[in-house]
Amino acid sequence: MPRKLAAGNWKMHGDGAALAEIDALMAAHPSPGVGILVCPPATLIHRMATRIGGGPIAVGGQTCHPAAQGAHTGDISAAMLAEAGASHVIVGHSERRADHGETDAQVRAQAEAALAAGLSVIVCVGETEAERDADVTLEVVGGQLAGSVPDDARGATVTIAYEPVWAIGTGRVPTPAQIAEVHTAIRAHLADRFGLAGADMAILYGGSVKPGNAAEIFAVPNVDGALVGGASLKAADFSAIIAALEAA
Ligand SMILES: O=C[C@H](O)COP(=O)(O)O
Repeated sequence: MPRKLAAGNWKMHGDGAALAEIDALMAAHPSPGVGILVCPPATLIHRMATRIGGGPIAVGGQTCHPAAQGAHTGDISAAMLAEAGASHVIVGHSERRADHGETDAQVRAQAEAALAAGLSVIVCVGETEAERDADVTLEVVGGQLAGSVPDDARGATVTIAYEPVWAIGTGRVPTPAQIAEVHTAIRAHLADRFGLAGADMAILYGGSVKPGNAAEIFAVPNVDGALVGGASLKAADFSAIIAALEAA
């Protein structure tokens, strides 16, 4: 998959009828110039992957358990996601960190399990509004990277998503300068820790990305794509964001 990536996170949205959006997306992008990933609820992964077949869209999970199997009611392992047809999984999304108390150490264990199962991983980091107001954004994001990203991370299989919590689903977006500051710091952290592999890792921006602001966001240095929530639910909106990334 190309380094530039348009990833859609459907969160807890979507039923069988929503798979029609995937048909529309495939029709609009038969040979995309960037990677396209859709992460539906776990209930739709197998159906979506089957529908796409060998098509141009990858399918991913939204989280996974660190263990391969066991007495963990309600959880799903990375190998199960892979068997269902997923090639990717998101870990450490702020909604998982907030709703389920997931720590950096747990996120790292999830990422390690995913890599062991042959999945590519998107590790999410980002500060809360209170942390930005306290001017500790770079320290928070640096700590999350240090704690959440596995030591054997490689550019081909690990992607970072910077998602300021205060920008998710709010319509509020950081300025290009604010995005550039954090993405540049993330790139420096990755290059320092992983050398050439760190320089190769894609860094996505996430938080209220829409067709109307995508081009401006993709013009920011070290922004290699987007992790899109609400605007990934409708093929027309997600398609416009994909087109903006292709043009960037
Ligand atoms: O994973 C996606 C992000 O949380 C962004 O969501 P949003 O585009 O609805 O703000």
